[in-house]
Amino acid sequence: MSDPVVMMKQEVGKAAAARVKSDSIVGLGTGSTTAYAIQYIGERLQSGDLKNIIGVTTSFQAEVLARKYNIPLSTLDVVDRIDIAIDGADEVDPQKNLIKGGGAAHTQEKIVDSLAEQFIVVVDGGKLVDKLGSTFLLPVEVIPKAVVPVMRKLEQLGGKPDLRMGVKKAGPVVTDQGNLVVDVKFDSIDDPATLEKTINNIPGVLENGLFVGVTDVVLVGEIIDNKPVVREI
Ligand SMILES: O=C(CO)[C@H](O)[C@H](O)COP(=O)(O)O
Repeated sequence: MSDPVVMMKQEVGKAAAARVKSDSIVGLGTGSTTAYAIQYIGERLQSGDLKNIIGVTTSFQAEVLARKYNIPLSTLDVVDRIDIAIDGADEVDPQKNLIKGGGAAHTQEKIVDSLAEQFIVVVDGGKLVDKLGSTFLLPVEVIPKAVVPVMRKLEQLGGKPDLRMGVKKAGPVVTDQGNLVVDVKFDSIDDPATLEKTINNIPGVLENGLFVGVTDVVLVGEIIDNKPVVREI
């Protein structure tokens, strides 16, 4: 029998892919849930249900997947708009503000997602929180030479910073831009909009994973009676 978590991610990915219309430019997010949306967009193209799509990717991972499923790609240098973007998240608050960056891709994700006319977030119910920072650390992408002073500044802001280390790789995680990621524990993020700007003002910080006021729709996958169900918030 299929893993219910996988089934739920497939359903929510499919529900997001179903919202993509022909003749549109689509932001393709990063992560295990969005991967299914990319797959289903590819399948809709293949079947002829969807026509004339151009994808703009948010990471190396998304680019590899889009090529695998034969989605034509372009870049922000060329396209003049993003009609719809689909992306995952690590936390979602009741105002639909997000923490992203679990895959260290939040910098490119924020560029593409915030340009989109419609930004759809795909998550499982466990990602919904009352307050951002409750369960997930806040990722901050930092230029390598600035890691130590940036970590000091993050401590002065009340955070507990930790350099993200690689898995099956000695040393730290290196982003698609060649930078490092500092994950920060904040006891409570009361004002995400201010914290987003304050952190981005630290010299050496490229971007942090707070996405404030960007999301239009959240599709939440849940398992009810052993079956995957998708609801919209
Ligand atoms: O922000 C991200 C990558 O930087 C991902 O969208 C986020 O980590 C969610 O991933 P998943 O769907 O695998 O839980």
